[in-house]
Amino acid sequence: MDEEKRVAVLPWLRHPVDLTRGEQLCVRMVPFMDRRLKSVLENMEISNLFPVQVALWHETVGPGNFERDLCINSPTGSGKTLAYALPIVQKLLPSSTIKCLRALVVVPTRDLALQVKQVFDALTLPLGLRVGLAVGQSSVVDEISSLVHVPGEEEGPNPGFFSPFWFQSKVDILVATPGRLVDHVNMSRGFTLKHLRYLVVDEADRLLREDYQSWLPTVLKSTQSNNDDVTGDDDVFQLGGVERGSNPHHRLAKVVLSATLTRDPGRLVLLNLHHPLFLSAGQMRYRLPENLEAYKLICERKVKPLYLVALLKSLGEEKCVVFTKSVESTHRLCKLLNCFEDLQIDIKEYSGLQHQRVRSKTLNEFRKGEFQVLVSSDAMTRGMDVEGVRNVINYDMPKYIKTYVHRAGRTARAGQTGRCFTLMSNDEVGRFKKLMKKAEASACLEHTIPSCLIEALHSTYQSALSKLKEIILETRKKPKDKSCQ
Ligand SMILES: Nc1ncnc2c1ncn2[C@@H]1O[C@H](COP(=O)(O)OP(=O)(O)OP(=O)(O)O)[C@@H](O)[C@H]1O
Repeated sequence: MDEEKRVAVLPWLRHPVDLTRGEQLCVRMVPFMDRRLKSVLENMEISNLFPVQVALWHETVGPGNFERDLCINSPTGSGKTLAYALPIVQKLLPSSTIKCLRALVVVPTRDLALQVKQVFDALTLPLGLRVGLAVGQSSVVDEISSLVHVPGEEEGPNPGFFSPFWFQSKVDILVATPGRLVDHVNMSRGFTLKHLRYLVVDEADRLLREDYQSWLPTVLKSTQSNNDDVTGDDDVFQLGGVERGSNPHHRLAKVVLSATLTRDPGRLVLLNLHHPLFLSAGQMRYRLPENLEAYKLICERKVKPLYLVALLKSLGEEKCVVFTKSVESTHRLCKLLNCFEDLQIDIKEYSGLQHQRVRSKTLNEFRKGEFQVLVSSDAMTRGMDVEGVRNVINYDMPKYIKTYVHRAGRTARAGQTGRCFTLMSNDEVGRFKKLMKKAEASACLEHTIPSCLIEALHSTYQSALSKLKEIILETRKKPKDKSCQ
């Protein structure tokens, strides 16, 4: 059922703290912030905290002191990652020498996990805290040895002897995707969430929508022993000297975020939130970035590729993400664009159809500016932060406003300007108008392309189509590439 049609609203969602009234705050003025953290931020060239970061700081380190669980609905690119990373790092700073896993961040995709880890690394490396990654990039065994001291490694001069470090955590903070997290909870000896004090659920609506091996009940169950069992067998190697904060029965504090946070009581209740506080930018669930310019580009279906090519040409060297409706369309469109002979633009594909290694490589190259246009399907782009993306193009109009918000949000991030073009046929205009009404700040202008430019592209289009046909026939003759399963 469409979530927006539901009428029941949880009482605490009715009175949000309005983030749009908040101001930026100079880092030097942030109350209670450890001076080492201030200096790390200075080195990262961050001189002001964004409103969502100020508000979260207030509720976590400031007077709020993590006493309530927090749900945040704040636009794409508004700085949610740093908003939760800063208070966690500050709270974990007065750390003992013996490590244990005290903060867990769950995100839906590997590339996003890598991105979030990089933010934590930048903050924590100079401060002596360690951040781990559990995303299934390597085998469970290899991954666990990067997270926990396991017997067999670092044996020293007396191999076979008991080491006090066995099964001790190597990391203070873990960034994980849900499936691999559950693997570790269920299978990896020494991996424990018993000392967890902070749980962040980023891109929460996506993580709550899909079951991912029942990751949420598994995590909550594994952390419950935090409250009622501090002397269980598993703790035998970890208790001595481990800092659990002033209160050994510390409550697990939760921070739940999205640019399109679900209001569905059935889903939110799964989080078992403690006296939740809702922080939201504006009244509506969907809000577009302040400096986004939205355009519709009306054209007939059969000449859509021509309009896309003309548009890409007019955008010149600017970095651009093109969204299609499916992994198959992404693949086909990318191939077709690469068949246009005089289109001097480097274009690559990014979709769930590809192997993770290929996808991560493509993303890195895009980040470095090695090519300009990324053709993508939806699933993988949640939260993706690539500097310099000036344009988003919806080659296929999204079905839901939520999809539009996340796609458009790959540009106009951190207060920068950006444009989102949506290609549509005449019969889609009404539906698009309805869709956009669901979002705040969603004014949309029409963008036109002179018909002479389209006509001039017709013959190159025909040869591109023939070339594509040949490629398809060739690929059918070859055995299937197993790396793309
Ligand atoms: N205080 C700040 N000053 C300058 N830049 C910042 C600040 N906070 C965050 N940024 C930058 O803003 C960009 C967007 O931040 P982030 O990825 O956390 O956004 P987000 O709200 O999580 O977006 P999404 O909903 O798309 O995941 C990043 O490039 C980040 O480095």
